[in-house]
Amino acid sequence: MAGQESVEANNIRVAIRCRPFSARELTEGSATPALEIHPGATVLVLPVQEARASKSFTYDHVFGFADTQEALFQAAGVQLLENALNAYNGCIFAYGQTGSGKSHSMVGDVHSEAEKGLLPRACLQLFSMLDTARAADARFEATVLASYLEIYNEKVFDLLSGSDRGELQIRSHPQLGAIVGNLTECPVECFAEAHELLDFGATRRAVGATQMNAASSRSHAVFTIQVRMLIACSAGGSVESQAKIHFVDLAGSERQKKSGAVGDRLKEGIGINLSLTTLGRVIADLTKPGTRSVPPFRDSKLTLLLKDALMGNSRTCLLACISPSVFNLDETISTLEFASRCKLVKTNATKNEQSKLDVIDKLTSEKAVIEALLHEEKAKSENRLAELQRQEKHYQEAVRKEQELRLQLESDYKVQQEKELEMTSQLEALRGVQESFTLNQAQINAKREHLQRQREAELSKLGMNFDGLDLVDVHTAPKLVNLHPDPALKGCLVYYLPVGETRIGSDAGRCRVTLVGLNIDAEVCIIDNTDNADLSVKPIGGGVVRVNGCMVNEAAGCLLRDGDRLAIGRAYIFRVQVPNGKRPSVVGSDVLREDFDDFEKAMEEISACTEVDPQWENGIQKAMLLVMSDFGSEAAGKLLSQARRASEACEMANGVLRQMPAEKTGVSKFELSIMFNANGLPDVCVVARRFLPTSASPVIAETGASSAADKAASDPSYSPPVVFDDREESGQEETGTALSAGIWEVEKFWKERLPAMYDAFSTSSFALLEPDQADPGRNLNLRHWESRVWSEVSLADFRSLLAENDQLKQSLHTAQEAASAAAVPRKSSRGRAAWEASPLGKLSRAVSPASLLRSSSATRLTALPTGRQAQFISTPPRHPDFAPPQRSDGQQIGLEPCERDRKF
Ligand SMILES: Nc1ncnc2c1ncn2[C@@H]1O[C@H](COP(=O)(O)OP(=O)(O)OP(=O)(O)O)[C@@H](O)[C@H]1O
Repeated sequence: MAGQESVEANNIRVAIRCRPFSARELTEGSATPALEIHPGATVLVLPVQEARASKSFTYDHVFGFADTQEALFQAAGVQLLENALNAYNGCIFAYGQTGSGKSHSMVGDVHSEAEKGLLPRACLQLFSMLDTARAADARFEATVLASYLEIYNEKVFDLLSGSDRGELQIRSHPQLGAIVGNLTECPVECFAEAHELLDFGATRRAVGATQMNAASSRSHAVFTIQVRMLIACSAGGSVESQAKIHFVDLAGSERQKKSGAVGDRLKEGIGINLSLTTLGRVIADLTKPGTRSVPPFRDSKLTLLLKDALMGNSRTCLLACISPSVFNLDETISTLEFASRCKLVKTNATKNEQSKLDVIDKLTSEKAVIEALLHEEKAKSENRLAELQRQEKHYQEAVRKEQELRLQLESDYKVQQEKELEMTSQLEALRGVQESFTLNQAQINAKREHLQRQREAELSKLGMNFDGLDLVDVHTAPKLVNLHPDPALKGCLVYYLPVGETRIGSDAGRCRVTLVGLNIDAEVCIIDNTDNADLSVKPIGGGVVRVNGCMVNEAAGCLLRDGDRLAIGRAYIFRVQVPNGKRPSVVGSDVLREDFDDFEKAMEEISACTEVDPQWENGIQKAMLLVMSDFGSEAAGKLLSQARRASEACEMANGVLRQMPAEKTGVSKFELSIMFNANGLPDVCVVARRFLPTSASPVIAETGASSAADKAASDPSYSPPVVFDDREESGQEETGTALSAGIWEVEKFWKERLPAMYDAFSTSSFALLEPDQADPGRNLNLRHWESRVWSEVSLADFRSLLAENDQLKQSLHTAQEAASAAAVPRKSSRGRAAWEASPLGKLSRAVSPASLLRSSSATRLTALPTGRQAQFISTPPRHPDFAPPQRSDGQQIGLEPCERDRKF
């Protein structure tokens, strides 16, 4: 074992690891190397971008593409273990942007001999070192305890507790360092037990991240191993010592702008970055020469927890992970600079050789002091209270003065109470630590068994257990294994399927497998297992279930084969494993199975199989006919694919709505809708509907008929929002008037609205979903459409409005003839003026759907029996050289009368 190290060795040791190019970087052409690794542990940043000179950084170790996990462990891990056996605390933390290889280096693939990361290797080696020490001296005793926590949005959670995740508090102790109150410390005796804890913690992280719809492990994870030893001395007596090693996998350090986070993801980013920025500030303070002030450890949970590792009793190593790609160069340079600063930081490790009894004595006397203080404070509180009562009586006449005094005393009393609370919780934390030290071997064993039972119960609650399985059959039993966008969370959820029926849903009472998340109702589906060889799935109660992307029909069900992808609700995608399955997969696309280990590809498979919701099929077919005849089959195909995307988006958004209180979201449902612009071109949009109670359904009352009429009189292009009674035609269950609470272009809905809804769902912050009544159409990308007037109106109504207006019909024909005689020049503002003065220009304004409706009387509108909701948004033209789209026959498009004659 290594002896005392020199002071120099107490500088934070820094290792850099550069991961290989990813498959994506190689295929997308961003695989230009931005770095070179040189002997002498130097990284040279190449001048690959203009205005960037080459730059060289030197560290304790630098690992390149070819360096193995074992090489990393030998250089960075072994010394930590040797230090621990010499009673020195240690810490290794992995820093770097998302996807740079932190989790790969820290944990890696625990099941693979070659790809095991630092942490599993350290556990294996530690137990082997302890066995060697025991073999050399029969009197040598050692106990190993493990804990696993995560810091998410500045909150600390226990990853090993068998019960629900509550937030934990960190307290700072002058001798013992940071203490996390109520953190589960599991005694471990061999690598297999440590492995089980790692798996359990990863499962807790994966369940949490999936329920919160997080796309990556955006929390900081800290796995701590504590070794307590009793070493017999040759001169008689024995020495007791203890040491802790923290393995810290930090969340990605990338900057906000690049990650493009919005909404709650942004908040989450800030939470992560508060910890990381504070870490940066602490490191900067520690390396500033002559700084006297205390670095801001208390400003974040991470730095408070790692205080000892950064300046106190610990030998610390930083593993900075970087990407070789030019695309990530900015982040890479910022990681390299951070690592250089860390190299200058010094820690002061001291041997933790103290007998258990000493620690217990010390803690007991500390407790006594705090108890005495608590007593004193309590007495003070009582005195203050008595004083308060006495003063109250005494100063009854001088009310004002008495009030002032009372306020003062009350605030003192409050401060006393806070102190009392603080001390009580400190006492609690110390009691926990003391208890942990007083346990004998039998109690430790009992505690281990108790904690294991708790973990098993938790897994059982989620359905990840062997109940109903003959344990001999575990290897042959079919199972579901989760896919996840974050490789660290993929494969962490394993649900065994015993012979017979397995019910899946969110109701733990009724279902064997409990899933919580989007579109997961109380019961979603049943999987039937016959003899561990034939598997089938059947949705129940309208549950959303897809196999290889295809929606499964409730009546028919679907056979499941080994390798199939089973999507349940919108939250979970599993790979089906049937070790005894006989038949190859035939459902869905014929892409090789291996390709679909990737979550994103499975999502693409779902998108490819998504069909238009049958309730919209008819309308879309009509619109396609219209587009096909005017603009050709390519445009019609585009409309269909948009309809599919919109249909899928509506299904997802309605899934969120079903699981949120309706009165809070302000939206009753999302629907697919066909919209027409001023040129008569149909397009697909997503519309948020809000159903008002019948009593509150005054038509046009929203905008005020008289003011709208006044405005229309003074401005011919003004089109007031009009609301029709939607009940008769919609045939929907909802009653009352339907309002448009928002209209989105399909892509905008996917990119902005859905993510915002998911964030709102995961954090229950409903304000994000508040509809925008003032301007429901603000999400239509008018610049893209170059459109002056949008109308949302059913095709049939639109045609019947045109047909009913004979006078207009006549002028339309006349104007169209005039327009086809003269090419319509609308490329410049002058051209535009000429266009507007032309008969068709005038007519286009006259026959825009808004004008059509305005030309009818208000009473006519209110009485419209088939009037679907219509919403008009009038916007001034943005570009003077407004050019309408070209038809496939080369002619320019106006609103043509052919609509009225076309047969759909
Ligand atoms: N040295 C390496 N050799 C081979 N593959 C690697 C290496 N480092 C990383 N990878 C691969 O790169 C991908 C991203 O790595 P990893 O998940 O470890 O990144 P991360 O920094 O932990 O990201 P996050 O912050 O999102 O957790 C993984 O698929 C991983 O297997």
